Amino acid sequence: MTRKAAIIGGGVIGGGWAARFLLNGWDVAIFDPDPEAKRKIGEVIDGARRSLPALYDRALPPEGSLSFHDGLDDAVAGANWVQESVPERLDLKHKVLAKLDQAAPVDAIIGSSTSGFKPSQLTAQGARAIVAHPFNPVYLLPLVELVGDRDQCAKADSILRDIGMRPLTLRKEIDAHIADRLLEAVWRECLWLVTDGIATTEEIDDAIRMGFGLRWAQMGIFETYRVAGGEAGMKHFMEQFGPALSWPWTKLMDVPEFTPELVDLIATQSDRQSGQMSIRQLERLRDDNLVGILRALRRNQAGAGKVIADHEAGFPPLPHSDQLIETVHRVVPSSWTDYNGHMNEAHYLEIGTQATDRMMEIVGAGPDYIARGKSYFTVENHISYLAEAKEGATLRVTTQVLAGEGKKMHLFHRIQNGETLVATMETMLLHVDLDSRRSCPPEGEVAEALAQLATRHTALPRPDQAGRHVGQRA
Ligand SMILES: NC(=O)C1=CN([C@@H]2O[C@H](COP(=O)(O)OP(=O)(O)OC[C@H]3O[C@@H](n4cnc5c(N)ncnc54)[C@H](O)[C@@H]3O)[C@@H](O)[C@H]2O)C=CC1
Ligand SMILES: C[N+](C)(C)CC(=O)CC(=O)[O-]
Repeated sequence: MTRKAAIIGGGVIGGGWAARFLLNGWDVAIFDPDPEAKRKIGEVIDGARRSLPALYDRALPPEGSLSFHDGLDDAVAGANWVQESVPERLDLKHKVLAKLDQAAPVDAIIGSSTSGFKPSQLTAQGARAIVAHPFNPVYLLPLVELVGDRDQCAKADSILRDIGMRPLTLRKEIDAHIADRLLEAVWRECLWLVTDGIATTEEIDDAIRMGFGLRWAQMGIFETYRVAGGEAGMKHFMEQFGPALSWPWTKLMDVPEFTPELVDLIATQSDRQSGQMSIRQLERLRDDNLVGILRALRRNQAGAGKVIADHEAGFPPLPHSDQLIETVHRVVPSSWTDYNGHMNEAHYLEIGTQATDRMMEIVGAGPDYIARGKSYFTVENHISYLAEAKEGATLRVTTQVLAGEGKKMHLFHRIQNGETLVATMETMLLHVDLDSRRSCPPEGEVAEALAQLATRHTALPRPDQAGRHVGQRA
């Protein structure tokens, strides 16, 4: 089914929304009067293309189509989702939302990216809209705060989960929703620390990134403080640090005056800190680091990492084709490439291992079977590197069972980029009892499923590379 998102205002946030929808298979139509919009959005989408697929072990759906429009009416025609991301001015939001209300299909969700306005303010002149407040970069960070009409928010929740996001619906509307209230409090305190000459912008950033910032990504604040209470837990933590809340640790109630001197001071310090890098270079660095953090969180099914794992679990099953089984379909992330500008040899093993894991699931030796105490161990791998694979290439692995009798599972993985065979990996596995750590025959159902596949696959031509040793010519 084709789904279309209309993005009204394609700056930092609108560009991020466009990338999030597009890379999840939606058609995206953009209206932004800025003559530079196409170039700027193109750069944001390029950044998303090199980072978002790296979060997944499976390929995202094929990209939708991207179009730019001279008028708002044209952009929203036939849209299922309309996202307003114009500058944060209430008069402008009212003007744009009134037009959207008229032009958008009646069943389209109209979301506003507003960081601070409440839905009652946005809809005060009669236009329909909910708040759908995302976080920068929208294509990588899952959180979206939803505020407004319950039914619309529920519908929005389901759509946003489908594009890999984590909607958080607010119980009540409030200025600046939840997250920006927290950010504002920290931001205000940071400005005081600079104004009062206590710390520079860089020292404050170090105070965050070398310490509590690392904890917040995985545990938030309450869980972090629970752990900080030691064995006595949260209650002890509250008793110990509660009194400090009324000591003069913060100046949160006051805002430092934004004098030209303060603005200059902060801008100069910030230039000294990061001015040697362009914004695009900083974005690239930020995205690479976010991918690394999110991948680590995903391994432990923690926080935003679980959102990604859950999203991927909903992808449609891989098709069986060529009589062989498609075991992997994924994009080469930039983090897999090396100093030679192509996929590093170690990741051929990684992709082959993913194919083996998938084959174990297919024969019934997946996570449940392993939890019962049986599994397969790899005893030998042979990889033949046949062609280069570059960042962004979509690789497809098909697996042939060469033998599957007794304790042995003998597999042959073909790793292809389109029609090009980029590598093969031959793998021998032995079935083991995880208690005794000794090999043993698989349980009946696994043995049978494997034997059936082996019978089907040994009727197919045996791969040329099977049984190769190092140094043998192709
Ligand atoms: N920048 C951030 O970190 C975040 C911003 N937001 C919210 O997103 C919204 C947009 O902010 P940014 O993307 O940062 O601003 P921006 O200044 O980067 O982009 C705004 C875009 O809107 C376009 N525009 C202006 N008038 C328009 C109109 N009448 N119709 C269509 N397009 C129009 C401009 O040409 C510009 O490209 C604001 O409501 C902001 O509060 C939300 C989350 C984070
Ligand atoms: C600064 N800001 C208020 C626009 C920030 C946000 O709204 C969310 C974010 O991405 O930090």
